[in-house]
Amino acid sequence: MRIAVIGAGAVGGLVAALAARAGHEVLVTARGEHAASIAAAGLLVDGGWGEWVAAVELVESIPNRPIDLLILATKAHDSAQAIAPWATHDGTPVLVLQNGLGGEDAVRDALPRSPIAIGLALFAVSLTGPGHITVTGPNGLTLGGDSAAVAVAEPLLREALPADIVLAENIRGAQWTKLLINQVNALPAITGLSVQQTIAHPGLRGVIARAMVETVAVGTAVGARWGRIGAVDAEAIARVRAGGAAAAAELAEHLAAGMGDVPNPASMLQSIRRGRMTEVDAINGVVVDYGTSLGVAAPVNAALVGLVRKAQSGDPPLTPAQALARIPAPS
Ligand SMILES: NC(=O)C1=CN([C@@H]2O[C@H](COP(=O)(O)OP(=O)(O)OC[C@H]3O[C@@H](n4cnc5c(N)ncnc54)[C@H](OP(=O)(O)O)[C@@H]3O)[C@@H](O)[C@H]2O)C=CC1
Ligand SMILES: CC(C)(CO)C(=O)C(=O)O
Repeated sequence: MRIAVIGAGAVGGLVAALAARAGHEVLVTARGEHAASIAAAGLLVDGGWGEWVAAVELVESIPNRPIDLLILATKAHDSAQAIAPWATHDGTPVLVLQNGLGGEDAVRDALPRSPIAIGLALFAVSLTGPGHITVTGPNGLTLGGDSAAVAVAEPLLREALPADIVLAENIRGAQWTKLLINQVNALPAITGLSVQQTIAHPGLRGVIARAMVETVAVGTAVGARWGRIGAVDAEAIARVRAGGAAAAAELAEHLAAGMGDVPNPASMLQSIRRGRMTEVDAINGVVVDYGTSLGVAAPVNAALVGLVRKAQSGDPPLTPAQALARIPAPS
């Protein structure tokens, strides 16, 4: 199979390297020092799924060759710019590997004839340095979307990823559940701590729990049909609806346990460390925006958006006490 990975950072680079290890022809796009390193020495992967160097082809201009699958793995806000040059491949199946709710919209605009699959990764992976990717949490992936794209992406993912691939009939509902899980992302970006450290801290865990309760309230008001991601299913969501922050705190502890012992910065702290824009608007901001339009308050998510934006603009990490002082207390 010939695959092109658009935005071969942590997630895209890992999937590119796994596909190359499985014997596929892999083309990638990347930028700056990372792109130069891939061109010179390929992709070095280490961590939970073993260590290997994958030879992939760095593309400078969009190839004329037919491609079996395009994989979009940029951050959500980079999608439109990254996918636009691939319009000549309209009709080719696309797999979008992103958090947030609307990653597929940019693909539908640029490649209207392409079927689109969506992959929601529960694995955790870091771009440790240029050309260097480390798997810190070797977990699975949930896949759904247009059947013609799933039919191409599923066999590749099952062959290449040493983890569970779960098919979701209702991928939009699964995206909402992933949005709930991604409530763990903002505090590491604000404090510089790992996901496991923030969830181990009682005060910070309480903030994550209240951000989760808001997400469940907003998602429920929107009519989200929560899909299963890992151990988080509709029953877990119902427990959060019934039990509030205490039930959400238990869920957060369960998620931290599933991430294992290797500190997971999550994708948002990685963006801060590399001086990049974060996805806070596509994650916490979406909860605030839907909440505002439906009259559901989301003050914790709003505060997290403000604090991540400050971190993004260069403010130093906050201590847990400083962060807690800036986030509305439970009423
Ligand atoms: N990392 C993780 O553990 C997980 C991440 N995710 C999700 O996966 C998605 C990707 O995240 P992640 O891999 O961490 O992010 P990264 O920033 O590591 O990777 C994205 C890559 O795309 C590159 N890029 C952006 N725009 C372009 C462009 N126009 N042309 C070429 N390359 C481009 C970026 O370059 P540059 O650095 O120069 O901006 C970067 O190398 C996100 O939605 C994230 O939330 C989901 C689960 C786990
Ligand atoms: C599941 C998790 C938290 C894995 O790190 C993730 O989705 C992310 O980092 O964005």
